Amino acid sequence: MTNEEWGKVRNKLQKAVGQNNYTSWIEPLEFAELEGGVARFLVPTNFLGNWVSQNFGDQILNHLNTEGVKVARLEFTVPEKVKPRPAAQPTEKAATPAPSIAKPDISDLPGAPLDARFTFDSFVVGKPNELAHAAARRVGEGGPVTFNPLFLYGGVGLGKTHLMHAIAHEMKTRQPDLRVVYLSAEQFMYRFVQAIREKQMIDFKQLFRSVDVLMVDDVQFIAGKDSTQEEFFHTFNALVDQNKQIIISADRAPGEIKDLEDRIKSRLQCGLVVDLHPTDYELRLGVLQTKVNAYREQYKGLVIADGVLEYLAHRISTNVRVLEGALMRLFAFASLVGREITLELAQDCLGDILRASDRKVTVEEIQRKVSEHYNIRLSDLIGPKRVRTIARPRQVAMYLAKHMTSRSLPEIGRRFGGRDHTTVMHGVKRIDELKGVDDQIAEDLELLRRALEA
Ligand SMILES: Nc1ncnc2c1ncn2[C@@H]1O[C@H](COP(=O)(O)OP(=O)(O)OP(=O)(O)O)[C@@H](O)[C@H]1O
Repeated sequence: MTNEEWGKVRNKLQKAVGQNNYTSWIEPLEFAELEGGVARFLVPTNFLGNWVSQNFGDQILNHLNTEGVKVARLEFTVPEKVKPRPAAQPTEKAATPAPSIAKPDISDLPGAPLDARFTFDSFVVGKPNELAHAAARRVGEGGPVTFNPLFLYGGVGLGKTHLMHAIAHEMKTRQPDLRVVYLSAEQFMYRFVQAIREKQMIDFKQLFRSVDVLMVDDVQFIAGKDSTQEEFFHTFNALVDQNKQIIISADRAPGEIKDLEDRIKSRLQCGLVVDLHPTDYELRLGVLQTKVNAYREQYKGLVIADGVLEYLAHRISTNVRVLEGALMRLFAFASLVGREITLELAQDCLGDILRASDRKVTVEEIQRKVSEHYNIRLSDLIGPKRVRTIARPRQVAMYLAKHMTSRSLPEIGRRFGGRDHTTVMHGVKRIDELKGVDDQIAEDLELLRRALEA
């Protein structure tokens, strides 16, 4: 295979898997050779190779063969020269010559306290967060720094902070001497401003550059804050140069954070960018079941009727924080009144949360967002045109209307230019099928859902 052929396949993959997946997984692949039907690629880490093989292997093979390149199998290897050097053992660390400036006392480290409850054990893994969880686990194991930074992003209350704390706990358990610092971007700024005010900038720099692992939560906060960004950039570079692990979280992908300098955006994209997707029903149910088990000790003897957890997982479709809050309130209430937790009790006690979850988007909002997203006219989306470039977005809008509003199919049909409910049903079914096989559609749905829920 020529590099040109591989280039073509890459372009096709970019469209098929979406930009984020492409940047994280496909772009780092370097085609090495094709021999005996085996295409070999060089990858920066085994983790990346395994992930690509499991998640994108079939697609890569299909595209190669469609391009006329006869490949039966893919192989991913880490080239000798870029193999990350093994992590220094604690004993080796002690033996390395002291840096020119002595490391500040660990008690001076500028981090925020960690929440003891946020561990990997208490994190429920499901389809929407499995990649973020796998990456976090990998980083938590310590050892060679394979991707830097690890950038976690996703909507409110989906577990970014939980995962960061879990990484910190895990690292500290494995290597108690590791200087792990977790703080929010706001605290970073506060520290920075304080250092300027008290003319302690040298101490500030020294402190942040002396950590082994730096975790900064909600980095979108520093957008638009020029000097904080500048300092963050220097800290970031200094740590990456020393091969120290950095973990960052934000509410959106690096490229989508407004008022963040381009050089910082591109730095943040250099490692592994992973996305925590909105929860699905199974994950919500899993979280509820785990929490119920955790509450058993505290609320001995409390009985939950069948179907209550399923009802909550179905009705409360916002973030995990809201879900947790609802369950906690339900338990507290039931134990106060000494009653079994039934569906009626849940409805009585959680009326406001259930109503807030009900207050979903309108069909009109969905139509507007979908036409903006696909760059087509609203009148076309609703109108009679049947060309694919309009019909597909229309089906996407119908699908979202079905899943994000409580409107019936005939009502949705009426709002789409008086269409019949069977047309809506067909559209919804088609998108349901496509989202499993077409990554672009899946990504579009994800983005739109997020934009509508924001
Ligand atoms: N997969 C999960 N399993 C168990 N608990 C979870 C999971 N996801 C989130 N939670 C819980 O939900 C709550 C909110 O999570 P967290 O604070 O990590 O969200 P976040 O993504 O950092 O949100 P924010 O954007 O508000 O900072 C926490 O109590 C956390 O333990």
